[in-house]
Amino acid sequence: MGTVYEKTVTSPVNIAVIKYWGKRDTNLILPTNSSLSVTLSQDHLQSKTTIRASPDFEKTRLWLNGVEDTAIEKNKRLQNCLSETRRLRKEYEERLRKDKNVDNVIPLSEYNLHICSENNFPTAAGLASSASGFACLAYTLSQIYELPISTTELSKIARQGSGSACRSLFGGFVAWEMGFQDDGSDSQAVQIASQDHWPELEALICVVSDTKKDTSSTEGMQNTVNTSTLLRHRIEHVVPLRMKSMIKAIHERDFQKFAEITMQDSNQFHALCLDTYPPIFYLNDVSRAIIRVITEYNSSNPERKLKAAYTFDAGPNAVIYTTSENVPEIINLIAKYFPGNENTRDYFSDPFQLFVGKTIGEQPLPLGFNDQIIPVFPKGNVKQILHTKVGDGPKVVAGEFDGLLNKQGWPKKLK
Ligand SMILES: Nc1ncnc2c1ncn2[C@@H]1O[C@H](COP(=O)(O)OP(=O)(O)OP(=O)(O)O)[C@@H](O)[C@H]1O
Ligand SMILES: C[C@@](O)(CCOP(=O)(O)OP(=O)(O)O)CC(=O)O
Repeated sequence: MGTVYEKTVTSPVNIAVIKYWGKRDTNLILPTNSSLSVTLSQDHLQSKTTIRASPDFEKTRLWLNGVEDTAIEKNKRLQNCLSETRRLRKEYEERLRKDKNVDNVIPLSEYNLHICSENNFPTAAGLASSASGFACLAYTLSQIYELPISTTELSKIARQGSGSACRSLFGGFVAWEMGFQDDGSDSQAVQIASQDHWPELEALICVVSDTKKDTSSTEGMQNTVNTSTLLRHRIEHVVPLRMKSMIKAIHERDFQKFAEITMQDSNQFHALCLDTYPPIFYLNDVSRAIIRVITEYNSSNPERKLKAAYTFDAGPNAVIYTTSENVPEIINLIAKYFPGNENTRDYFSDPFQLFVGKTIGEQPLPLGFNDQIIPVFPKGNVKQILHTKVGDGPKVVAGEFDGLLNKQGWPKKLK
């Protein structure tokens, strides 16, 4: 067998602390406001994508989580990412041939692709799979095509798969600058600080059980654009100031400011949903009870300091940002009020060994915490608590056998 043109990449999930909600161009995916997110560690949540290019493939195919997507021709977002990267590859091949006089350029831009991707977290959990998935797709394409472009340039391609995906191309703390050009040439992701910048910052994801959400982000945000009067105020007066304050808070590792803006921005995003006509509800009773627990935790501690910040995307799951020293207390609080079903390991796997020999949910509550604030919920209302940290951007997987395609270029695992 000749040379195999194949690359495998893993990519992270990101959770915004200043939310993207609204497009000014739905085709190019240009947002109505800038946003900012934290990239989460790939040790716990990641997408993995293998792409092979071969003259022997009859057509370009995509398998997602072991199932072939047989309608990729109709998937405009995917097609935009494929055609943009292919166009850049073609330009690159021509440059090599003409300017550099290289005559054995491999015409990868003409080959069909086999794309195989998996998310290591339940897609049904609503954990922003499109962000890590499209970031992974764009990054793998750039690797296989050896595109001579920067990560920020590449973010403009990932953006066309799913807006929030552009932020998953960097680790650490990432801004998506909304840009002002109609062609999207300045709507891009930039890194604000690297993943090592604030090692104490950690995240807890509370997976709240839910039937499938009825309004996707894509549809929901356009309903908001079309009907909400609050959105204009947010775009013009709120987000520009918050972006500046948030970037400063991150640079200074100022958790007070970081937490305040994070919670206020999550609240405003859900206020926008309520201001949409007809309204959209993403939070449920469990989400609201988590907000009450975190609010009590922040207001009852003797130092009167914000020790945790909740944020919610287009679903009921809570993400709680906090600093290392508070993590055990918060996990214990969540486990007390929202106990899991019988299988403890599925509920909380304790990746950092914080509760060795101790039972979560049964440790003493923090000093001053009013334990009557909410009732204890029946088991299973929080399905899982994931404890994770800030992480890095997409990574190329080196091992020849770690890819998702077999020797012949077909998925190793199918459902
Ligand atoms: N690993 C992947 N590779 C390529 N595309 C993916 C991958 N994972 C998810 N996607 C794409 O993202 C879509 C799911 O996006 P959707 O926005 O519905 O869910 P979500 O990202 O989990 O939620 P939200 O964006 O509302 O927070 C899938 O149908 C698929 O097209
Ligand atoms: C609430 C959010 O998570 C919305 C994410 O929306 P998507 O990026 O999923 O939307 P599309 O661009 O239509 O694919 C907030 C955020 O991540 O900033």
